[in-house]
Amino acid sequence: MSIISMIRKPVPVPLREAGEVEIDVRDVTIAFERDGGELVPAVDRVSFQVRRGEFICLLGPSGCGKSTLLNAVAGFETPYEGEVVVGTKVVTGPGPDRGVVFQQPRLFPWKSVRANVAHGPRMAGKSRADAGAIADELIEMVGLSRSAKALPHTLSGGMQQRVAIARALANRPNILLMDEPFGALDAQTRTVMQESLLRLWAQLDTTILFVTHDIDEAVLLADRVLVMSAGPGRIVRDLAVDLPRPRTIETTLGARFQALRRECLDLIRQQSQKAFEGTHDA
Ligand SMILES: Nc1ncnc2c1ncn2[C@@H]1O[C@H](COP(=O)(O)OP(=O)(O)OP(=O)(O)O)[C@@H](O)[C@H]1O
Repeated sequence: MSIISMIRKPVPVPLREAGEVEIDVRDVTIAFERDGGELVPAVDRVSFQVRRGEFICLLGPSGCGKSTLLNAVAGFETPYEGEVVVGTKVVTGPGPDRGVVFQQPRLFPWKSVRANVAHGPRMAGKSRADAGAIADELIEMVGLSRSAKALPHTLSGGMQQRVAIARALANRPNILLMDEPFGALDAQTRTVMQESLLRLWAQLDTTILFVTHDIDEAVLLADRVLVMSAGPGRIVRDLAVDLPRPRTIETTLGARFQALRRECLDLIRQQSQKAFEGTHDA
């Protein structure tokens, strides 16, 4: 049986009341063509919902399809089967309601911090003054007011990534999609960035979908951790993180954090073992 005929039709999900569920991933399969033309699923019949204001982490081993799934919500990838609904609309492409932050900051190197952040609002038709005011507010929120006039290459990696977050927030998106945004940073900077993202999120009340393969990061940040299987990715556990907020790095020392971390670790281990057995010669 071919992979294509194995992929089921999506199960219809009734439309929910507007304002409740912000992201609705409905039985999504995403497949890529391999050499020889065979379609191979990277993500297999994944369904989950994210409520407005939630912080959700997608956690899974390398290659399980986390970025592919995030890209489908961003509108960069089209599901082979199923659909992604944001608000009340089926996603057919990128939109200003979803800001995206990647592992690399991808700033305009010739523009100042302020101009980088103001770029989105300018493109959306805001006056220079209004776009500048939006940029100033966000730059202050990410703690970079003193570097507003600097060019990106003069900033550290962590500072550049804070600019990228401010830029992604500049069009006032309801949703922030973050693909391993702190993956390229050193451990200390990463901790500072995690705490500062939590503070920013509490201020803005934005819905966040955050991809990581770092268990501690997922448990520290998320309201729910969606643990994915090794490729093709499926969700094997929707784990509620019942740790009180505000959370800081101190949170990671507590017994409840360690128990949740352990649960994720066991799941990831099982998945990695299955993946290894699936590719290992007998
Ligand atoms: N554009 C593409 N063309 C072909 N295959 C792709 C494409 N994008 C992703 N894939 C494949 O889909 C699978 C999932 O990739 P994806 O990048 O989503 O995984 P991931 O979980 O985000 O991995 P990592 O943590 O290493 O970034 C991989 O096997 C990858 O090779």
